[in-house]
Amino acid sequence: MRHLSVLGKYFWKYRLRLSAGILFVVLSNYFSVLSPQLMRFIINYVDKALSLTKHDFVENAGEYDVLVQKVIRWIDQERTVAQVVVVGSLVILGLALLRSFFMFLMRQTIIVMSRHIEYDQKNEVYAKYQQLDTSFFKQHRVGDLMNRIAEDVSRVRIFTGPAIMYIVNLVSVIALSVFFMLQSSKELTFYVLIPLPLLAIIIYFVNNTIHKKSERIQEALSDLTTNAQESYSGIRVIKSFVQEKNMFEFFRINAETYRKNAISLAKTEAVYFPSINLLIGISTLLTIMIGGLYYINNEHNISLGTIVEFVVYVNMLTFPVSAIGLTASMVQRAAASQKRLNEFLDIQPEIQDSPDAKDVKLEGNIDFNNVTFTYPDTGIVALKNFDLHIKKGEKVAITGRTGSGKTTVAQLLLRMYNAQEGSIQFDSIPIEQIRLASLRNQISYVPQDVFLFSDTVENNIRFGIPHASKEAVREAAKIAGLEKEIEGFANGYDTMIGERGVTLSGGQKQRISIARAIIKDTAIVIFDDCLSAVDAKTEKEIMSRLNPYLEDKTAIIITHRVFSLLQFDRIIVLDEGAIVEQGTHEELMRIPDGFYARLYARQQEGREG
Ligand SMILES: Nc1ncnc2c1ncn2[C@@H]1O[C@H](COP(=O)(O)OP(=O)(O)OP(=O)(O)O)[C@@H](O)[C@H]1O
Repeated sequence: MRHLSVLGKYFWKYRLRLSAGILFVVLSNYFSVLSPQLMRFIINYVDKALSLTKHDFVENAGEYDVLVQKVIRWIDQERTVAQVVVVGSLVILGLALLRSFFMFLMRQTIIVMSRHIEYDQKNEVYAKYQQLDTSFFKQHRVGDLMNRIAEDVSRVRIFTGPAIMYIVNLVSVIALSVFFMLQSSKELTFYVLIPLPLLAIIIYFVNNTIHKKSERIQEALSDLTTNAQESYSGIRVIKSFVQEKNMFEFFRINAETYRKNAISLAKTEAVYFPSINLLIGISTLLTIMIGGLYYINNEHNISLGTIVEFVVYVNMLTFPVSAIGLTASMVQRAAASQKRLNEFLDIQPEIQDSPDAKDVKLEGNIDFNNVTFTYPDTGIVALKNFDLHIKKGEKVAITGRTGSGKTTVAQLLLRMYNAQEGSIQFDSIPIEQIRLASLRNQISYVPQDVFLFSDTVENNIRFGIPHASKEAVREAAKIAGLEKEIEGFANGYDTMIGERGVTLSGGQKQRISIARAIIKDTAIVIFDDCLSAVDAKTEKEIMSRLNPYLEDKTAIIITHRVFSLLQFDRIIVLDEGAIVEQGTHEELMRIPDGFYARLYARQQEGREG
C-alpha cells in the first residue's frame, strides 16, 4: 500500500473532482437507502388501512429518515389507500432517478479523474524513459519497458478509478444501511448481518486464488505472445533453417500451458459466483425466516413492511460486499504495479546537466586527456589511458579490431556515459560543463546500428531538425548519395519506411541515417562504421561528395575499411582500448608488420581477388 502513496500528488491535483465524486457516491447511496423505508411505510399503511392482518404493531415515525418522515407526512394527507400507493411508488421512482443521476455524476468525476491520472502518469513514465541513461536501456528488456507504460499504468488506473469508487461506495452503503437497519430493528439487523463477514472473508480468499491464477495466465500469455512475435519477425531464419516444426512445437507447449491455466481459473470462477449467491441467499432467507418468526410471535415490533425493508437492504449490501475481494485484489495489483513504476521513477540518471552547465557554441577542438572508461554494467574496460587531441577542422579516422573501443569513443563524446578517469574537453571546456542538449545538438552522429522510424523518408531525414525545409532534406539526401534512389520510389520523399512501408536495403538505410546527420550541419561529425553495407564504388562516390561538406568540420570516421581512409589527416589504430598506431596513411604504411599495413594489404588482396 505504501507504494501507492506517491499517487497523493495526483489526488491533490484533482482534489475537486475527487471530493465531488465522494460526495456523489454518498448522495447516490443516501437516496437508495431511502426507498426501502418508503416501501415499509406503504406496505404497513396498506396493511393497517385495509386491516389485512390482525397484527399489532406500532408505526414509529422516528425510525424513518428525516426526509422520509417529511415525504410520509406529505403523502398521508386525505388520500385514498390507492392514491397513497401510487404516490408512494412515484416517490420511490423519483428516488431511483436521483440515485442514478448521482451515480452518473460519480462516474463522471471519479472515473474521469482516473483517466486524467492515467494520462499524467503515462507522460511521467515516458518523460522518465527519455531522461534515463543508455546503460539503463541495456539492462532492461523493451517488452518490460512497454509493459510498465501500458499494463502497470492501467492497473494503477483501476485503483484510482473503480477501486476508489467501490471503496467509498462500500463504506457509505454499509454505514447508511446498517444505520437505518439498526433504527428499524436491532435484533433483525444482528441476524441478517451474520453471514456477511463470512461472505467477505471467503470472497477475499477465493479472490486471492483467482488473482494468482490470473497472474499465471498473464505470464503464460506473455510467453506465448513473445514466442509468436519472434516467429513472425524471424520467419526468414526459421524457414531457411527448416525449423518450422520445432517452432510450432515450442508454440504448442506455450499454448498448452496457457490453456491449463485458463481452465483452472474458469473452474475456480465456476465455484466462486454460485457460492456468493448462496451466501446472499442465506442472508435473505434469515431475514424472512427470523423476521417472520418475530412477526408471528408478535415480538420486537416487527411488521411485514420491516421484513420487506430488510430484504431490500440485504440485496443492497450484496454487490458492495461481494466486491470487497475484487477491490482488495485491484488494490494489491495496483500496489505491485506502482512499486514497479516507482523503481523506474526513482532512478536518478547519472548523466544530467550540472547546475553550472552552459550552452556553448562548439568550434570543433576535441581533447581526450588520459581517459579510462569501464562499462558499468559489464565491467569491461573499453578505453585505457586514451589520449587524443583533435584540432578544429581535422579529419580523423579510427580503425582497429572489433571490440577495440572505437564506438566507445563516440559514446563518450556524446556523453552517453561519463568517463571514470581522465577528462574530455571541447574547445578546452570540460564536457560536464556543457549542457547535454547543447552538446548533442552540435554533434552529427551516425550510429553503427541504423534505426529508422515508421514514417516517410523525408521525416526520417529531418528527424533532428523537424522544421528543415524540403530543399535542405534534398540536399542532405544528395550528399548521402540517395537522391536518385529516392526519386525512383513511387512516392519519392513521401514514401513510408518501416514495417508497413518499403523495404530498404541495408545500404539505403545507412545512407538515410547519414542524411539525417548531414542535415544537422554541425561543426563536429562522427560516422560510426556507417558505410559497411554499401559497396566500394558507392562508398567512394559518397566520400567524394562528403569531402566538400566536411571541409570546415571536425570529422571522426570510425571504419573497418582502410581504402576509404585515404583522405584523412590522421588515422588512429585502437587495440584493447588504447591507441597502438597513429599517423597519416603513408606513415602507418611504413610501420613494419603494423596493424594498419597488414589490414591494408589484406583488403587490397580481397579487392583484387
Ligand atoms: N553498452 C555496453 N555495455 C557493456 N559493454 C559494452 C557496451 N558496448 C560495448 N561494450 C564492450 O566494450 C568493448 C568495446 O566495444 P566498442 O563497441 O567500443 O568496440 P568497437 O571497436 O566499436 O567494436 P566494433 O568494431 O565491433 O563495432 C567491447 O568489449 C564491448 O563488448
